[in-house]
Amino acid sequence: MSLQLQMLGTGSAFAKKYFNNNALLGDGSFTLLIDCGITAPLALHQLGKTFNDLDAVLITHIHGDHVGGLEELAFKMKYAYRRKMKLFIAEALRDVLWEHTLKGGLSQPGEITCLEDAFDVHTLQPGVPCRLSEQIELELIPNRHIPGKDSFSLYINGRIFYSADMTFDPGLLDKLVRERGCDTILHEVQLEGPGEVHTTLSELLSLPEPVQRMIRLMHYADNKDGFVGKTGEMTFLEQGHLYTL
Ligand SMILES: O=c1ccn([C@@H]2O[C@@H]3COP(=O)(O)O[C@H]3[C@H]2O)c(=O)[nH]1
Ligand SMILES: [Zn+2]
Ligand SMILES: [Zn+2]
Repeated sequence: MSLQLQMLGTGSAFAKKYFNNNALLGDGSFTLLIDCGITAPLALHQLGKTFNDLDAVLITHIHGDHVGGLEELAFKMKYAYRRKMKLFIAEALRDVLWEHTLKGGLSQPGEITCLEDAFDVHTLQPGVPCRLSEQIELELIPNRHIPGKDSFSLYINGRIFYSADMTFDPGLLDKLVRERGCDTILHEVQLEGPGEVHTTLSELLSLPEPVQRMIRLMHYADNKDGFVGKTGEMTFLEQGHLYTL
């Protein structure tokens, strides 16, 4: 069964040419939004969609380009569409998301006093595959992004790896390809500079060519066009384009 992917945005956190790196993943009858950053509401609008077209949202980690649009999502769902959005999130992130990201704007005495008042919350445990829909099964994989902050990549239907934000982990990629049947890798890339909290292009270029051929690059800076043709066997995901995975 194939899935449909449409990147709301393919940009790095502070990109201005691209929206935040947030993704629509669909199986024909269910649409998941992977991360909901500051620009997600506008990006969705420009695709002619609304939050009401979504069935669920999943959060990979707590950075503004991945959660900054959740307040608008929650208020729109509550006051415009009169329903709660299903929220998939790692158990380790749920309290952080409410207490340190959403509570200030969303809380209203008597109306919204906890995350569950704003979302239909489904917590996930890393390493435990969870069936999100008829055709989408997804597993959280803890990754290394910011020291001391929880962050997760996704492994979807036993074949698609979605990095979210992470530093280079060649051992993980090798294991997924060799032992778990991974054939598609959607991977963030920092095009230049040392990889302190992200994966650099030069690090990804060190991977074997057969693995590179599985990689589509995302979460990139505004100067991406200058790197077209310089990414080995890897290619860039384009914002707004429709892909079948
Ligand atoms: O130790 C740090 C922490 C953060 N940052 C920047 O803040 C951004 C937050 O979103 P992001 O994770 O997409 O990218 C991060 C980087 O651009 C950094 O350069 N070094
Ligand atoms: Zn990011
Ligand atoms: Zn991040």
